[in-house]
Amino acid sequence: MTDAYHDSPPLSEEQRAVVEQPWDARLLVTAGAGAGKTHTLVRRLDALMSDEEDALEAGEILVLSFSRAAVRELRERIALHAREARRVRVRTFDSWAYSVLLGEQPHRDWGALRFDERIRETTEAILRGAVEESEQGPPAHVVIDEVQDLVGDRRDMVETLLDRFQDNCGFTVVGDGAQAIFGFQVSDQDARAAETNYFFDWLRASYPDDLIELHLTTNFRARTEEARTALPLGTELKGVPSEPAESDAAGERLHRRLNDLLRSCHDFGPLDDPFTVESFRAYPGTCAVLCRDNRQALVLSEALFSLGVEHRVQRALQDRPVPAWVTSVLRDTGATTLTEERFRELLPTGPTAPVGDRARIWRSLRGAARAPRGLLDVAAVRRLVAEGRFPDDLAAVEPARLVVSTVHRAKGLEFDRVIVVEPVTTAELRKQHTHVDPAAEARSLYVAMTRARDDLFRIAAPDTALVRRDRVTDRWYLGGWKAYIRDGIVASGQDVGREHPPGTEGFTDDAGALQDYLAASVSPGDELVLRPQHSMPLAADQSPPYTIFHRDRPISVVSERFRKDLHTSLKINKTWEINWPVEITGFRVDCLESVAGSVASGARAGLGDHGIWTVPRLSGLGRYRRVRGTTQEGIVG
Ligand SMILES: Nc1ncnc2c1ncn2[C@@H]1O[C@H](COP(=O)(O)OP(=O)(O)OP(=O)(O)O)[C@@H](O)[C@H]1O
Repeated sequence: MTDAYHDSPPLSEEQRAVVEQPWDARLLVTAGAGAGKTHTLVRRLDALMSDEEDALEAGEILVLSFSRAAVRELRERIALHAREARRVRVRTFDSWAYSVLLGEQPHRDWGALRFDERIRETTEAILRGAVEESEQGPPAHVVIDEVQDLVGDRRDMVETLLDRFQDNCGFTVVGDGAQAIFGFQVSDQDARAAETNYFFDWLRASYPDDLIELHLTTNFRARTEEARTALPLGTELKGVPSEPAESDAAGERLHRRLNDLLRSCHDFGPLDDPFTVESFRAYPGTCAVLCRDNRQALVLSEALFSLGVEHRVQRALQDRPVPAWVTSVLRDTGATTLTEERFRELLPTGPTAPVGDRARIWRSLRGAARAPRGLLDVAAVRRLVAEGRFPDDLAAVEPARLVVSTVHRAKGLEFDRVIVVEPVTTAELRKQHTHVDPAAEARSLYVAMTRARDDLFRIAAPDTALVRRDRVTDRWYLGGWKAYIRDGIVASGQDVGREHPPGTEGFTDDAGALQDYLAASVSPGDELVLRPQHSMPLAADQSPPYTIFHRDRPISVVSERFRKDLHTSLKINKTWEINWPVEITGFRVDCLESVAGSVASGARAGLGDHGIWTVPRLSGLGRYRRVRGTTQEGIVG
């Protein structure tokens, strides 16, 4: 089989043993970082679909993954290195759960539930037989990547699924206990420690006679000694005990050792050194700056932008912007169904052109819209956007050479160069946080240090003391040394108004021309400025409306959610008189996204009758400019 894959690394003996198992095998594959788990999975999928005697159909294989980034990574590897498996749909747990629920009860408003609630509902639905009844029917083989992070409700759901089909369903699950970093999703501390290796143990206990355990032991990612720095600690990290006190002690020790190892790597240098800045700019390979948390990522990104260093901030795992090309496809057709040929003609060229293989995009969209063979139902595409069910693997991600990311958002990814933000000691962390899980801190540092192919550097942690979380809105803001000071606010994915097309509300413009301007001239990373339309709050719990400007051209307005969060953040107490910012600067364009709003408004604005258009998505830290003084306080300033 190998000669058909010239451009793909040849399988090692250990990897081949995984790939060649029969479809009904129950297979648990464990491996260290960079040992080729994802690579092996891709080839396993191909093998499952091309077995001479027992080939499975794409629809019989259920491939579940943890995050959209992981789905995309798997998808891209499939596109590059697989043949048959290109027809397999890879989905996140959340999107699969959503589709099971919709299949069973199409008229319930599942979108109103939170992710975790939908997962719990799906577990119940599986027990009621919803998977057997679904269009796809029961799976013949389940493939799950990164099972070390399968915790809490998602773990329950997968256990229920495997239990239900245990008589005639094989599975391939792969993971690495040393890279388990999502335990924090379980809020109870004792339960969280117990999650370590829980799913691995559950598999061993549930399939005592026929679980096949295979290991991948060779690291293929690291091409230099430096990139291998953290690898020797993998086995110890995997063996951290689940009893909380022992877990903490082992975690402390491993965190210290990893920290010492990182300190033995080169310092990338201070950001105010032109040589450091040039090193960011000039590096030709892929590079990631990996941060412990969001605040570090925000502050570092802001600093890099101010130095003119282009980069992308890796999005939150649950963010799923629908790419801007969807707007073009829907806007430029009056038909109710599209053939593949027509669909391809409608795909835009230029900056909003889709990234990736067009045939795959067509297949994925058609699969999600459940279209009859050969045709795409335009109204079904609209529903996918409106109901938040647009396929994960088509969500917008702009390729970037330099990425600033939290470790959690970078799991499963690899880069030529990795720059890890120096961690503080666990003792220091305890001063800042009520709950610190040293084992999770150690695993997170290990994940960060094992993403590199070639270079591993460290960089000083930025000062994040003034970035704080608003307890009511859960949104980050820029505070000051006095408790009442509010100097800025952090963007979220929901900050831009979607109900009406840009140009029809808050400011007047030709909506069609504005859509063209967005597509042609607005790019990720561009700076945006927010200015109030007037000084009157729109409601007692809201700020005035703000318009979003791109190079002095109004391109959108803020959403009600933004106005409410801004109000909450600035209203220090009941009698506080808010001095509304006359400008908010520093937000950036995260991406352009297609959104669903009022069909009537879209039609009135000449944007077709689907109620879909493009708006910018905001990211970054917006800083306030006030007329009097520079702080929240408007009376003394
Ligand atoms: N047999 C092989 N020969 C050469 N290169 C390989 C082989 N298997 C995998 N690789 C390469 O090694 C790198 C790491 O592989 P992969 O990402 O699949 O590992 P992983 O186990 O999923 O990593 P992690 O768990 O750390 O995210 C990739 O660049 C992949 O192409």
